[in-house]
Amino acid sequence: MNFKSKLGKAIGQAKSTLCVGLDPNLDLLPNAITDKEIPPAQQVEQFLKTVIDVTTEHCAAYKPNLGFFEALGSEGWTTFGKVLSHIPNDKIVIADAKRGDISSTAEHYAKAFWNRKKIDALTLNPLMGFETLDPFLKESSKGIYVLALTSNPGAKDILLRKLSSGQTVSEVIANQLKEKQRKSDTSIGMVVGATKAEQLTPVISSFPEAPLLIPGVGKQGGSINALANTLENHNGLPLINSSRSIIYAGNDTANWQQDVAASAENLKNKLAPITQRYV
Ligand SMILES: O=C(O)c1cc(=O)[nH]c(=O)n1[C@@H]1O[C@H](COP(=O)(O)O)[C@@H](O)[C@H]1O
Repeated sequence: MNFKSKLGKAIGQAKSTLCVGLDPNLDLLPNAITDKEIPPAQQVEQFLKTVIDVTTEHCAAYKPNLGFFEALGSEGWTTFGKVLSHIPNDKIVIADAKRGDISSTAEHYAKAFWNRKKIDALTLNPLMGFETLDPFLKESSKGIYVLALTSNPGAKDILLRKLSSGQTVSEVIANQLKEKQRKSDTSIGMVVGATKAEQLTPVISSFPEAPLLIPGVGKQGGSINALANTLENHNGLPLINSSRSIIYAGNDTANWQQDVAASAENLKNKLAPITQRYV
């Protein structure tokens, strides 16, 4: 099945555009997990497997961020693999690694991620130029999400800069990705921040059929109403990610699992005005 079909199916089955971000920070794990005398990597594994179990009915996708796994040292990739295998097969799995390098290196990144069957998509950084994406564009069952207008304050340093053409760098990226998609069977999508809803229109309208990965709601304060307005005329399927506001919703309580589930359900419901346009 190609990536876009699987994405549409995942959103349709869960009736949700929610993507749960798996960002395991050892300092924020629930007390009920850290109280156990087991090594950190095992704490992360237990924590995330439970998070997956209690959120799965509310989301279409999971986005493990590699930084948090790599910080666990040599155990990190093993834990990443164990967490991946716990994710139900009908969910979209986006490895958030933000890779981007010269082609001979990128080929190895592509191998590292695409060899893992469970990974459907990968985040990529286009700063080194658009040919660096090519090694990732050889598999129709996979998708890439390329940083186009990020959620952080520093998006203004480069991405929101206006060029002499009058376009921002973000718009140039969107236009180039649209061109690339015409020649590729691998799905090309964009990462756009919910915190930038007001500035998103020219970016997403440059590539209206792009699947979107949208972080920035929850702890970063992006407005769902503003996002819903901005997405009104967008054709590509969106996934709206939240990490901390869901997975750490219950870290001080004995029944932390219920708080995590409730937080995911609550965000799924808040996203309903967006989701209902696509299901
Ligand atoms: O590529 C990303 O997912 C990403 C892009 C971006 O512009 N902003 C952004 O926050 N992210 C990631 O999305 C997640 C957001 O986490 P929360 O702020 O806890 O919801 C983190 O894993 C970030 O690395």
